[in-house]
Amino acid sequence: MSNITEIRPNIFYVGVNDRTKHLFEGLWPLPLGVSYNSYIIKDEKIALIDTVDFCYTELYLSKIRAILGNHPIDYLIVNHMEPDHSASIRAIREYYPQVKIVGNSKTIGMIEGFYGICDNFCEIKDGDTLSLGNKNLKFYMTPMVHWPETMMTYCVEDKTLFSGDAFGCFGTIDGGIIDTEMNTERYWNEMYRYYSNIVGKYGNPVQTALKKLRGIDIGMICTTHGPVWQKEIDKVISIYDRLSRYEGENGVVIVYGSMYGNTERMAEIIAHELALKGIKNIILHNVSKSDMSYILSDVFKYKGLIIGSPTYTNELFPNIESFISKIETRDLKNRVFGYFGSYTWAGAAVKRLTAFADRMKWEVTGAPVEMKQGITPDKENECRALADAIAMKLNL
Ligand SMILES: Cc1cc2nc3c(=O)[nH]c(=O)nc-3n(C[C@H](O)[C@H](O)[C@H](O)COP(=O)(O)O)c2cc1C
Repeated sequence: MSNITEIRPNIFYVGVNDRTKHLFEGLWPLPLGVSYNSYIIKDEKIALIDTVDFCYTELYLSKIRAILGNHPIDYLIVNHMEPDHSASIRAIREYYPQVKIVGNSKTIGMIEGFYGICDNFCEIKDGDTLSLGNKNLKFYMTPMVHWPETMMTYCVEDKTLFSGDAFGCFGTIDGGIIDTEMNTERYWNEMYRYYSNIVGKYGNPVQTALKKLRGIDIGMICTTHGPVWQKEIDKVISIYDRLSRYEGENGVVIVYGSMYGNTERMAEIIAHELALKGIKNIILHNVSKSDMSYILSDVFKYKGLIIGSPTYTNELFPNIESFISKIETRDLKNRVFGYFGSYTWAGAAVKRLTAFADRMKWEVTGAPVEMKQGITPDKENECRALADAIAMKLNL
């Protein structure tokens, strides 16, 4: 019987699944769980690539032993230092005291800082190679995808790229490990959500990394989260390419806050009109109900964005304020943007959204609609006009 963990001749998967954690990074829900992937390359020398979250160290060590027996590990290659991948480094060093830790100067500084390990490093630079015997590894620095030390490791003979968090997604690996062994459908939205929430700010560094990878013949991508990509390599790279260029699909996300339904009424009128104008992908997110990670994911996915907010103590509705600050942090670009707001005695929401558009340097599409108290026929018409302008721009 073949060993499903041998994903390429002498390359083994030794990652683990986390179905326990509720929030990744204490922020992002994990309804489908998450995997922490690690790999072993067995050659004349043995290399372990990345490690796993602290909670799974015991299980991880048993998986390594199942493949290596008592054989030592020569190299631990550290592509990324975020603790969900680096937290088992100290345990690896304890079980395999002779292991050389391979990383760049930033990695090494972080290993000292996080884990107090100060010796037996092999420092590499962009383009350096390391021979394991028959297989050769080449290192590509990919800073800020999404930490400063991030790098990728390419196994030349196997055309296999160990990409760290890049091309990763939420979702455990339930059975098969390579995409050819599974139905990948459930991972695509989780890839959007992973990218937009965690990598989203770093569009330019992702583009730089993609350019660097362009000259490499990639037959397999081994990320640190989610399936190993083989069949879907083109799709995965094109999703990361599109998202990092902030290129949205045709569709509109309406993100609104509403306490008593008046602002929501405006959102519904706008959505109805967008549909009449032929927009098929329309998503309404009540910012008090939808989880922020799903809102951000949809906002990255679609080109149209309309924000609506009541005035709240002379400010934006608090959850809308929180939402726009996340958009600013991620420096989202290339949106067809419109907005609306409501008030009862002195409006501030629309003014604040105008200031937000200025800060983002976004062109505003359609006239912003500001409603006092309840909806009127005039305000209904203004909402429709806003929707028409957005639809026209998207349908150009
Ligand atoms: C706590 C609170 C603070 C508010 N602050 C303001 C305000 O500063 N200025 C104003 O004109 N209206 C203010 N309003 C009124 C709302 O902006 C207004 O009723 C709006 O239409 C509510 O929209 P909604 O029905 O979608 O929740 C406030 C309402 C609440 C509940």
